[in-house]
Amino acid sequence: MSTPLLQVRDLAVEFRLKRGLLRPARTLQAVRGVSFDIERGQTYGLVGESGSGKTTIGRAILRLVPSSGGSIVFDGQDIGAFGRHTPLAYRRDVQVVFQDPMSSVNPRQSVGTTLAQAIARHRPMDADERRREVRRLVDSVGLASYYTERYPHELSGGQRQRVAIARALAVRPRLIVCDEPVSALDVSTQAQVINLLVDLQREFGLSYLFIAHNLDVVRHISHRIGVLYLGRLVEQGGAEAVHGAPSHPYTRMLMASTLVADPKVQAQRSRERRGQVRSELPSPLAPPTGCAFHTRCAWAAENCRTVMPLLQAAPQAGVQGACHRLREVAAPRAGAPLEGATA
Ligand SMILES: Nc1ncnc2c1ncn2[C@@H]1O[C@H](COP(=O)(O)OP(=O)(O)OP(=O)(O)O)[C@@H](O)[C@H]1O
Repeated sequence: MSTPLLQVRDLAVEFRLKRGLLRPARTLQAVRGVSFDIERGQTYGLVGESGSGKTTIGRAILRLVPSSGGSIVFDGQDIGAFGRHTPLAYRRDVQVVFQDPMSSVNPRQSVGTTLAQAIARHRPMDADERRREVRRLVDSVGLASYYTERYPHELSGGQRQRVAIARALAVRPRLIVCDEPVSALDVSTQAQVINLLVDLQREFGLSYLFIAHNLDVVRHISHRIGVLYLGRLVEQGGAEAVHGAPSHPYTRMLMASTLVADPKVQAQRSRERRGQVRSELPSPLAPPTGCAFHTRCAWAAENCRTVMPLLQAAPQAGVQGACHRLREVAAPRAGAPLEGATA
């Protein structure tokens, strides 16, 4: 098997918060000890609540924030060795699609101009060839060729996201960081954009880091899934295994809090939710001791308050969980797989 396209090892990212009028300077550890691989032509899905560190990991890969520890190796090259200036080849190889497509397009430029500029920056070709390439791009994201004349305000949310994807594709990337690319879209448009990303992955052999807070959405596109809680991975494994029978109490909580159309599945998730501890997400500035999830965990025992659990093999094949009570959480009586999870 070939080496992964991207290897993240023990990644840490911290933000120094300046001192205010009434408070001292503080350090927020947004990401701590995170390790995962993205295989060539595959998708790694990253899920977690708001503030869990998903975007920060994406930004560290894009070199938009410096890491404070660990390493990120892209195609065998440690990107920490790049120094202050990111090489053009890396900026081309690793692209991003944001939740808000308007943030990556100029509202005063037509779709055609936006795409032509992206091509010109990284792939020298004559004007005729560039025009043909722009048409190929809009076609590959499922838009008719007349959309090259349109401006962003004339497009629907789904169409804008297709343009943002075409813009990322324009430079022939190898990895795309998809940061909540469908969260702002209605459910049917979400499915269309996800199907498009899957088709493009097959056609161009792309790898994705797919970031979202909804485990159901992530599962549709991912080969592997990592679940983040307060900057640490608490569960990771094959997408079907993690989604089908979550091993970590936090993953179960995330699943139970996601609404689904199927009333039977929804009833089961509601029952699961009733058995959970209702508590706010702790401040990332003062994460709880031991297992950071213990303040919200129905399974928490004494050692969970004091000893931080490391990722270890879960009963589910190929899954790792960072929990002292993995076996009990996975036991049928305490935590039968969430019904319909694999539907
Ligand atoms: N530039 C920054 N300066 C200070 N703190 C930051 C900065 N960027 C992120 N953070 C903090 O780091 C933590 C992780 O944020 P991040 O945006 O990565 O989370 P997230 O899981 O992507 O959440 P969301 O889904 O809301 O984007 C949060 O507590 C956030 O407030």
